[in-house]
Amino acid sequence: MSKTLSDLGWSSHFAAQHAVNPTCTPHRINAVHRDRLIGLNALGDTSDLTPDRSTGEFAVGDWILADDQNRIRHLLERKSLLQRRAAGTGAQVQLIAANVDVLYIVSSCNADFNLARLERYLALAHQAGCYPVVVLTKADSCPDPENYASQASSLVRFLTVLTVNALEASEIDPILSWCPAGQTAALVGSSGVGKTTLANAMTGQAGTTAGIREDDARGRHTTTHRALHPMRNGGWLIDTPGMRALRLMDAQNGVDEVFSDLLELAARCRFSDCQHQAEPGCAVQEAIANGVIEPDRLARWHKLRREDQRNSETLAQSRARDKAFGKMVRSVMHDKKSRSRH
Ligand SMILES: Nc1nc2c(ncn2[C@@H]2O[C@H](COP(=O)(O)OP(=O)(O)OP(=O)(O)O)[C@@H](O)[C@H]2O)c(=O)[nH]1
Ligand SMILES: [Zn+2]
Repeated sequence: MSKTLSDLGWSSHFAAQHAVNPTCTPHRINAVHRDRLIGLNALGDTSDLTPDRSTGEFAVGDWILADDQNRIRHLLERKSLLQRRAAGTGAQVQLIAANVDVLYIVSSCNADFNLARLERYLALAHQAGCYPVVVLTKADSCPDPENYASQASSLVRFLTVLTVNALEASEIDPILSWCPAGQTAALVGSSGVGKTTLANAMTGQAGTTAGIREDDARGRHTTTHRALHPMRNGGWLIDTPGMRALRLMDAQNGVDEVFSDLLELAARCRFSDCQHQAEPGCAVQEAIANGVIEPDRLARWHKLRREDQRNSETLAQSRARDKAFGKMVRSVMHDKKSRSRH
């Protein structure tokens, strides 16, 4: 199948950056390994790319420019970036996916449905720079899916909310239409809500999320996880293992965006540092008293801000700790040196 760059997600944003280095060839990153990257080019061919810096600085979905030896020369500025704190290692940031246009936030019309969880994912989408689309699955096994949909819609003005039976093929097209040809999507949501079912239906392939076996240079079988999957409508679905455990981090702006109604009210509080608890002249409490705002929503805002602050603070604190440790090591070395001189 012949492809063009725009089929792969290329746009004027990247073309402008390519114009500065016209002799290099654009590739889109399809897999990130410890020592090399796999890219897709305009013809749909994959190539092994040699990075010019640590591969941890690249994400699946990135656009890079390579020379004729497939050595990476430039990493193009991203349109969006999903990242998370690396598991177990304290404060290391791990890049999950870049240049994702649409983030499908998947929940289901049952006990998984939770407004706080949706708000958390919405904040994440806004922070990363992706357009959020809420997909509520299992509408077929629920007597009143519209009730779930209207609760979700009430969270953010003009929020797109779709209810589906993910097992019914004819219900997938309306979901796909939010990520047309040449655009890139990703799915987030808790375990069991139907992400795999949706991914398979959107790509028309079973096992979208499984690794692909291939021979490496020495003829050994290796399992490579290719993360960019073509969807039936010409869009792309990015699926990376890290996507399943995304947490909020450094997402103050994203949280503010999701709670912009409260933020607008807060601007009218008498005290600029109002905590919206019991202060006199609090416009938020007044809106609650007038039934304009649900008290639960204020509580969820406080909680999400605290959660983001906690995660982000730990990041700053742990950097400070690393610094202090470095200082300590240096001073011990210094002591040792001065002792050995005596
Ligand atoms: N009735 C009905 N069942 C669904 C729907 N969507 C998913 N399921 C079923 O729900 C179960 C879980 O779906 P999965 O697609 O495996 O969920 P997942 O989000 O990928 O789960 P993890 O892999 O654990 O993250 C499967 O048995 C699906 O067949 C739906 O819209 N309606
Ligand atoms: Zn207030």
